[in-house]
Amino acid sequence: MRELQKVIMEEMGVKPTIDPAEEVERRVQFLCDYVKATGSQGFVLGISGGIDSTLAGRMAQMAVDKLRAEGNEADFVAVRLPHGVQADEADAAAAMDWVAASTEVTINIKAATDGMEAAFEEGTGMQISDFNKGNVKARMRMVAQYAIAGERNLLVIGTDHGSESTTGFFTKFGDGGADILPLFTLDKGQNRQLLQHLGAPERLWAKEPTADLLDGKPLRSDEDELGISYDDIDAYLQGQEISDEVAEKLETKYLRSRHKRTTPVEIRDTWWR
Ligand SMILES: Nc1ncnc2c1ncn2[C@@H]1O[C@H](COP(=O)(O)OP(=O)(O)OC[C@H]2O[C@@H]([n+]3cccc(C(=O)O)c3)[C@H](O)[C@@H]2O)[C@@H](O)[C@H]1O
Ligand SMILES: Nc1ncnc2c1ncn2[C@@H]1O[C@H](COP(=O)(O)OP(=O)(O)OP(=O)(O)O)[C@@H](O)[C@H]1O
Ligand SMILES: [Mg+2]
Repeated sequence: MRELQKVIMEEMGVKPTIDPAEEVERRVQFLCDYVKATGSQGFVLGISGGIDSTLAGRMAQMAVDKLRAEGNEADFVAVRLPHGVQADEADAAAAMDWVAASTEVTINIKAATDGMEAAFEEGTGMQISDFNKGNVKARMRMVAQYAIAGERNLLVIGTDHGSESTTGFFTKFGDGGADILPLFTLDKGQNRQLLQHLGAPERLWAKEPTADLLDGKPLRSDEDELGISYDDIDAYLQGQEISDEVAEKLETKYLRSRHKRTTPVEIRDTWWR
């Protein structure tokens, strides 16, 4: 096995095979235990219609149901965060239905994002690129979720997991900004597997992953942007051999995104040297 593969596998903790029922139970329990330990009152999470937020959202509601059954006060706020009207609006609606959150909210991030774009252009005299604006959208979603968390004493759920963390395929302090990560140590295929196990409709578990951040390319697939398939990433994280060319591409992305998987670098840190 490649030397770096061993390091990455250890960091991501993805198992080659999982027992879906056990994984769901363990993660729901983790959510319950952390709420109790912190004295918070539940969770908030953006529901996009994609695989990760559908799974994390369903598990959050399962945790809240369990907490309530044990006599605790708890709530899960599932929040739609469209930028205008989503191209996959129907998937987001289907995900909200299936997640069946105790509280549902919609905050449209278009006005805030456009406001930041206009202020940026006025202040700097520069145009913001579509790519950079995409990261602003992801950060606006983070701002909206923390505003809800702050008002209601909730924790912000993040959906980061092995297959996205490895390549740094998330916006730093955007979707990467969260309090608790119930999907960590799973890979993309396993997220799909857990959704199927929980009985999600096929349109939700079979959906093509998309960050959907670009005005110019709505629903651009993650695999198109990454240039690596999730099957290859998952195989690598499970200790299988993939082509050297793909492994090198993945490892380059891993090394370049180290700063996203740690707290901000300070004077005593040596990992970057
Ligand atoms: N070495 C270093 N040490 C410390 N900080 C460093 C750094 N290099 C860059 N930085 C900082 O990091 C910033 C770049 O990071 P970041 O702002 O995240 O931007 P970046 O990594 O360039 O872009 C985010 C990527 O994640 C993808 N994404 C985002 C959101 C959701 C999803 C999804 O799957 O749904 C995917 C998105 O499509 C894009 O490919 C720089 O502007 C700089 O401030
Ligand atoms: N349009 C959106 N509405 C609400 N939340 C969103 C939206 N887009 C992204 N998010 C939030 O950002 C997180 C990261 O997006 P990401 O695309 O990685 O996950 P996903 O959409 O849930 O699943 P997939 O990777 O399969 O598309 C989501 O899990 C969700 O919490
Ligand atoms: Mg998505």
